[in-house]
Amino acid sequence: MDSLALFCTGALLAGGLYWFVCVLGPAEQKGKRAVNLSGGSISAEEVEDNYKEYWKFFKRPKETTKEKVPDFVDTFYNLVTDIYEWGWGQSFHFSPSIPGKSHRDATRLHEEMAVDLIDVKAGDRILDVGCGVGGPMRAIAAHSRANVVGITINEYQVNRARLHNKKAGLDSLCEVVCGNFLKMPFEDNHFDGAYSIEATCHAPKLEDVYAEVFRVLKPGSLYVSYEWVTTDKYEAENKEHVDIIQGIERGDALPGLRSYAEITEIAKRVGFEVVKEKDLAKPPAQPWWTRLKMGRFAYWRNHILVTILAALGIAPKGTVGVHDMLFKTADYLTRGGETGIFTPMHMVLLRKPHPPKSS
Ligand SMILES: C=C(CC[C@@H](C)[C@H]1CC[C@H]2C3=CC[C@H]4[C@H](C)[C@@H](O)CC[C@]4(C)[C@H]3CC[C@]12C)C(C)C
Ligand SMILES: C[S@@+](CC[C@H](N)C(=O)[O-])C[C@H]1O[C@@H](n2cnc3c(N)ncnc32)[C@H](O)[C@@H]1O
Repeated sequence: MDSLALFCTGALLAGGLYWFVCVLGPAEQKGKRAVNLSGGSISAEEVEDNYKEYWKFFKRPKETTKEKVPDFVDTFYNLVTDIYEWGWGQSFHFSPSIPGKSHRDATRLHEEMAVDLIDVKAGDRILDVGCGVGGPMRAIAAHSRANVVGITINEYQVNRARLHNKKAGLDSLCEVVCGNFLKMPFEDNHFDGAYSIEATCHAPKLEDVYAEVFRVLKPGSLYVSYEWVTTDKYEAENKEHVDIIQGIERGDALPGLRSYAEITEIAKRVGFEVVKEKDLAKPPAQPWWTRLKMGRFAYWRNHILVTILAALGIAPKGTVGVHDMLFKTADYLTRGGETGIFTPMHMVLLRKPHPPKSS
């Protein structure tokens, strides 16, 4: 039995190593190897500095940090992008579990729902606000045949997304731009629709990103967002609740989670008409956090693997700290889901109204 356990562990480590080197490894980025798990755009030594900087951010008073949030988020994604891709896949978000379906299918269906909601047709031009390495973008382009333009602040993600688009044969439909969604490099009234999947939670002020989406959308078109929020079960005086929410904010580079009720208020303030809102995590939806819980064995395997790679000098030393942080974050997120005080899928469907006709 012992030798069987040893064999299984060895096989899993070998499998992990194969995935690490062969799947992430060949992606040469600007002359640096992505396999260093540093985001490829920074050197091995910089990983540790970035990691220290990342934690310092939370010690600064909130008023002094607003302007620095996009840089801090960029640093965060330099640190985690490879680990996310390695351990979760190309879509960096949650979705409700669907009995009898794989995580991959559940993820795709959650993404397709977004584009179905904004009612686009083949050939339309739509915007992906905070596109990551483009998992949702590719599913959405394949499903709708719309032209998708994604924007992300992180240059390494841009390179990864372009590489994946090409490999999937979807580069004629999918375009990726490096930029800040708080100040987008697009003209007014440019897009036929827009969506954001678990990305706008990184904005220090939701008004700012919603106002930008409003500006670039054509009048009459729709925007859907999956927002990370605290629910009405969250009690600010409850120590455990505060601990969970702060744990989620620290481990996911969030400048402060908003409440469920705030989202549509903000949307209306910038001029949107609210078409629909729903917490997609509410029953009968199956828990989104079971995938995090089920991954526990894999996390330990990954921890061992990352430790070995760092000891061998293949991955930078800071990687172990980053992985450890994510391990803890998975626990805070699970507790957020189980207590019901947090949801990563508050869906809001918004319309940019036509301007009133002047008489
Ligand atoms: C929307 C955001 C990201 C959400 C999720 C995609 C990620 C949140 C926590 C991440 C993970 C936690 C544990 C990691 C594990 C220790 C490692 O071995 C493999 C990768 C993880 C499973 C990783 C994967 C992505 C997450 C689930 C935020 C940032 C707004
Ligand atoms: C959790 S990931 C989600 C990515 C993608 N929507 C998905 O589901 O796979 C959040 C994304 O938002 C992007 N982002 C955060 N703040 C940003 C900003 N100010 N400007 C542009 N992109 C930003 C990150 O770079 C990252 O790509």
